[in-house]
Amino acid sequence: MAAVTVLRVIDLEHDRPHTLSDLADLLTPWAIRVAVTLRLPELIDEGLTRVDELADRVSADTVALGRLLRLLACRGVLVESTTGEYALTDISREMMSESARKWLDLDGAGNRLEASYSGLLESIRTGEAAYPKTFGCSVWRDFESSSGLAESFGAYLVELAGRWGPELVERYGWSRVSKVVDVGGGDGTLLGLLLTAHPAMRGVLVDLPATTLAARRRLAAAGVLDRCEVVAGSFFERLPIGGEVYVLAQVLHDWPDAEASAILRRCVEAAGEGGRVLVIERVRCTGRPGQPVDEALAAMDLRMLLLIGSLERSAAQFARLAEDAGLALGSQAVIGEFSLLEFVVRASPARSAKSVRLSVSAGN
Ligand SMILES: C[S@@+](CC[C@H](N)C(=O)[O-])C[C@H]1O[C@@H](n2cnc3c(N)ncnc32)[C@H](O)[C@@H]1O
Repeated sequence: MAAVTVLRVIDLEHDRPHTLSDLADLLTPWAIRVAVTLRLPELIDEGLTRVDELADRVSADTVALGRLLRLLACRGVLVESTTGEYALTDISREMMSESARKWLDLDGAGNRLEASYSGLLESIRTGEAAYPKTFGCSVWRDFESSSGLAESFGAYLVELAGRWGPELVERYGWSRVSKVVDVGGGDGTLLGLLLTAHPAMRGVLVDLPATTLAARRRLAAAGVLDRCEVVAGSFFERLPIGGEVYVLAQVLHDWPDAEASAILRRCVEAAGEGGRVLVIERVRCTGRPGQPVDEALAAMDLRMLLLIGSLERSAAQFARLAEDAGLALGSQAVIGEFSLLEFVVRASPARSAKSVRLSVSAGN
């Protein structure tokens, strides 16, 4: 085997404190089980060190398998070289042992694993989401049909928005904005913050019906509901017009490129020329071999594949999607672990509307 330059070596004992979220995270155990099931450590040990060779041998989707290997490298189960080759660590050597195989092989007896992750092997082979196959419907349809699920997801979003919302309200030039449309605005946390900080501003929130009920409650509690329109509908349909700014916060990462493009085109169509679209997302680095990789984002990227068939994107990937939809990059800022990408509509609304008809109509 050719000598490789080690990109990441993680000393679990000294470099990585064991936090509760490290220990409670279910993704890595599933990834380890898939690797064991596909006998990846044995294949790497045999000299198949490149993603494409491995994908070929195990009949997997190369890109999806690469995402799996990257996460395993981030977790210290493998090491990835600057040339994109993989090598074993003590942990992956241990995964070749009889007892580990017995315990971790997905086909083996005795494995009882968290239900929504049980389709990861298929996700890795096909590059498609597992959740709808496990539960018979998309994540969003599932959330819509269960108030308990919607509520707990809402609570998670509130906590998350607390990490980027206040800074976004403070740092963006909102004083120029009289009407903002929060597309897929969730339970209204951001809109509540914005309208509270800007008493003359009006807002529109578009989301699925069950979520808009929670949004109404939150906006009423914030005392801003009288300046809001809460629209129960889909962002794959025509959006309300008249906003100077259309916000897409943590929405595009929920969708593969075709659907993400369709959502952007709906924003372009509604905003009209000169209108602005703000994309707030965690933005990953390029993902090329040798580039630094954010461990949490690598985990989220794989989780998005598993649950929705979507992905975390780099700034360049967002810019490409936006450009195709008729947007030009205006400005960029970092807000904690999130990025704010401001795009300006450059295409004519008529062209955008035509594009929408030609692409996806409903993604749920
Ligand atoms: C990850 S959450 C982001 C919520 C909010 N923007 C935030 O950052 O807290 C994605 C949102 O998209 C909404 N959503 C999913 N499919 C939708 C659709 N077809 N039309 C409108 N909203 C949708 C979900 O209900 C959810 O509130």
